[in-house]
Amino acid sequence: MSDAIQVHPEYNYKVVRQFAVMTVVWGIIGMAIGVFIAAQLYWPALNFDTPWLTFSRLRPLHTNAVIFAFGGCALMATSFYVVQRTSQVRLFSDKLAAFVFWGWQLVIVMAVITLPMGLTSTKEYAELEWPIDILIALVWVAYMITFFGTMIIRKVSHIYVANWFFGGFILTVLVLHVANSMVVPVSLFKSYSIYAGSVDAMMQWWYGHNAVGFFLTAGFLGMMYYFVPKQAGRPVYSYRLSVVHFWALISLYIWAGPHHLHYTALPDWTQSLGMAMSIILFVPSWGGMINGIMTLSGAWHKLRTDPILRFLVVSLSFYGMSTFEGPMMAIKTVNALSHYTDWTVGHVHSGALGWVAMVSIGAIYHLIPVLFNRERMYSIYLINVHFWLATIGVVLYIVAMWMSGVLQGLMWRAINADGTLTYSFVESLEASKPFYLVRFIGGVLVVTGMLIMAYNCYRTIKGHTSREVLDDTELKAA
Ligand code: HEM
Ligand code: HEM
Ligand SMILES: [Cu+2]
Repeated sequence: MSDAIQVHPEYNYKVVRQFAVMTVVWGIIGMAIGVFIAAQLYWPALNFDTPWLTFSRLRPLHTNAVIFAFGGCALMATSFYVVQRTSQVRLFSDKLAAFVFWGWQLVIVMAVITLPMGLTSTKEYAELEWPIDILIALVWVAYMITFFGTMIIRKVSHIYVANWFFGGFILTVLVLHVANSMVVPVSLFKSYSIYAGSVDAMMQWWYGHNAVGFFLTAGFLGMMYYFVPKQAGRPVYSYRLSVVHFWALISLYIWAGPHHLHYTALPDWTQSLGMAMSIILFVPSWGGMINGIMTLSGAWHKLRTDPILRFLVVSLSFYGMSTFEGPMMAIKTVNALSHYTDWTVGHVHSGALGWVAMVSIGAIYHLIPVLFNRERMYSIYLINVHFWLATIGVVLYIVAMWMSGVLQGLMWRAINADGTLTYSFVESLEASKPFYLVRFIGGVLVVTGMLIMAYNCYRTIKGHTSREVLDDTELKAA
């Protein structure tokens, strides 16, 4: 049954609505920038000889916009929603929640301005300069107080597992952000890291890897543990497994960072430790993925008619795929081939587009009608169209990058009998070119799907309902 007919006047849905709408807006902007830089790799002239349109400046804008603006808004919308619903109380403070929303939008706008200007700390996924970093820390503390404050005043004694994941993500991201952003400022937008040499590299990838583990994984697992059971109308397959999953995941992720620094100046034992921890990480990752997918036991037939559930289940399949691929790439001998190649970019997007974006899209389609008190989304048919555009787009993207990546790795290491290199670097670039076109096409499909989503959300919010004919199961799913 749709949640829309129940009324919960005691909850703060305003901030959830704001974040949900901005998820769609930033999703379109961030992914459109992704398509643009993908086009630049195929048609380099698209930088128009303008510094702020160069690939090097727009690429961090893409990563910041998709991870922190799109992903961040999705996480904040769903965590504020889930913590209220499962605690049966209104958010701890409406004012703090509003500060989190406006503060976070300000951070994003500052990123949109400073990154194209070339102002960067150069730390990957932490490019923003120190004044913005301070603002991020303030907003994050407010987020933490609002979230945990709500948990503390909860009216049910049990803490639902989704909140454990959201809580773990919020707490860890604060620690990561503060530790990694320690710098000595020399002017308003220029600073130097307080860490030096390989310690600096280790700090950056301790941060970078755990940004993946906690921002792009633990938080979205919280989303998964609420919205998959809700949409499937079934309890979590194994609640016990979900708790084991939580503790195993957070205690392993934190050690795996060195797999980003194989064959570098980092001490060898650190690299081996990172590799070992990454391989073990496969176990809790798949435990969680299986737990999510098995939640559909007895509800598999719903996949035929419910495209929202399809988004959620396909996202879990991509989660499973990327967490199989990751441990494999963490093995030093495999990494010797994959590192520096498009294989990494393919892995990134099977996690980021296949898992993170798909689970967020599913959750937002579930949320919009509830938040705006509508019976269902304007058009279920359009959700279905979006589903196929997104799925085909992601598959084109990652398959192209796998082929390009392995080809690059093999061409770079090929040597002739006399020990000279078989191929020049430019030859490997030429070999990659067709795959960049395929990736671009995949990206266009994904963004088209997002535009359809925006239209569907707009019509839903306006209170319109399409005249498409739905059968019983479809109506129930909606
Ligand atoms: C239409 C969808 C998208 C397109 C076309 C796209 C395209 C691109 C391109 C062309 C790059 C640069 C690759 C390179 O440096 O060679 C990139 C990097 C990246 N993108 Fe996307 N992207 C999309 C969606 C997303 C989403 C939704 C996320 C995250 C939630 C994401 C996260 C990243 C990350 C983390 C990198 C850096 C990868 C690395 O350093 O290995 N992208 N993307
Ligand atoms: C068990 C889980 C995972 C493991 C062990 C793992 C491991 C790895 C490894 C070995 C690399 C390549 C490092 C290199 O050669 O530079 C990598 C890159 C990356 N992975 Fe994963 N991965 C996992 C899951 C994920 C997921 C689910 C996502 C996204 C949601 C993700 C996002 C990324 C990103 C963004 C990078 C690129 C970092 C960069 O160089 O910019 N990973 N991962
Ligand atoms: Cu990593």
